[in-house]
Amino acid sequence: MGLEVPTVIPTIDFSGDVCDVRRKVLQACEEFGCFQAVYNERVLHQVRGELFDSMIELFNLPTETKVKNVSEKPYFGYIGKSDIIPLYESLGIEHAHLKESVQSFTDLMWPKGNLQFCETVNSFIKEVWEVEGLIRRMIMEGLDALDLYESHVKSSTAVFRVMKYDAPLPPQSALGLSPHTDKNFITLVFQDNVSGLEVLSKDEKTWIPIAPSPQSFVVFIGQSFMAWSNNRLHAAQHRVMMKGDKTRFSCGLFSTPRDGMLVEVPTNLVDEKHPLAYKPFIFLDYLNYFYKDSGLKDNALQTFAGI
Ligand SMILES: O=C(O)CCC(=O)C(=O)O
Ligand SMILES: [Fe+2]
Repeated sequence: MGLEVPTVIPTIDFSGDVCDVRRKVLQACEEFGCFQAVYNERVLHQVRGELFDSMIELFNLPTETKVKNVSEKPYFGYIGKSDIIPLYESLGIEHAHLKESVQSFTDLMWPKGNLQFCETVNSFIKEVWEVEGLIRRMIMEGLDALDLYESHVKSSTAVFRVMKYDAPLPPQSALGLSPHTDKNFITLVFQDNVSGLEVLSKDEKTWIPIAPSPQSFVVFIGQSFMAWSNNRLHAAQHRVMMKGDKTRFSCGLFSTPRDGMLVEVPTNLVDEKHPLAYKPFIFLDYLNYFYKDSGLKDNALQTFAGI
């Protein structure tokens, strides 16, 4: 009998018993580095629909407006139709949990104002940032590090990205987003109604598709959380492959270490079975290393901070 090959990622219903949910969340983050969360909450459900509607208006703005979304950090501002991933376009809001950040972004895109966009994005992020906190808390509690939760949250910020993928025109490649591992702590990805997201199994043999569903979103562990957990959590590679002829929209909230913050393994996560795997590192230094010096290598975290 061969080893069982996973063909789906775990689906966790958040309306279940809290201890049971916590156990499943931790297990999924250790074994897959990701899971599909069923979170059937009315407000989130409604505002999610409004958000996807307003994204169309945003992407319809002229390119010369969208390129004003700049950041000194790599991969934080506007990215449009590059040679490597020509189907992909995206914009980002830093410190997105602060209303003034969403307001500045809105003012930049619509100098005459767009109250509805601003309010929709703010309500969506408020809901999602709360859920991120809930999930982070569960994971930290599961790792017996709940006492560090408050300081962990204080040392992080929220980055929000909206993404659009054009359908490929044959013979154009179907690659929407190249395989990558997120660099931050935790990512919550919301897919509208077109599939394409795939995650690589831990044995790196199978790309597992993650179907969109209006009641659920996808949670990924990023490399900063994997490093912080001393490799107890897995950070999975994922990519977007476009099928069919429909444009795909998605968005993600990325909890990310604040500027200047050290990612450091807590002492109680180091023991004989788990010897210290990473030196403390500053997130932004790693980001710059990855995008500028490493040649975007998969093992960049290991060469940058690995022991
Ligand atoms: O569009 C998606 O579904 C995934 C996006 C993603 O993986 C990312 O932005 O890091
Ligand atoms: Fe990602």
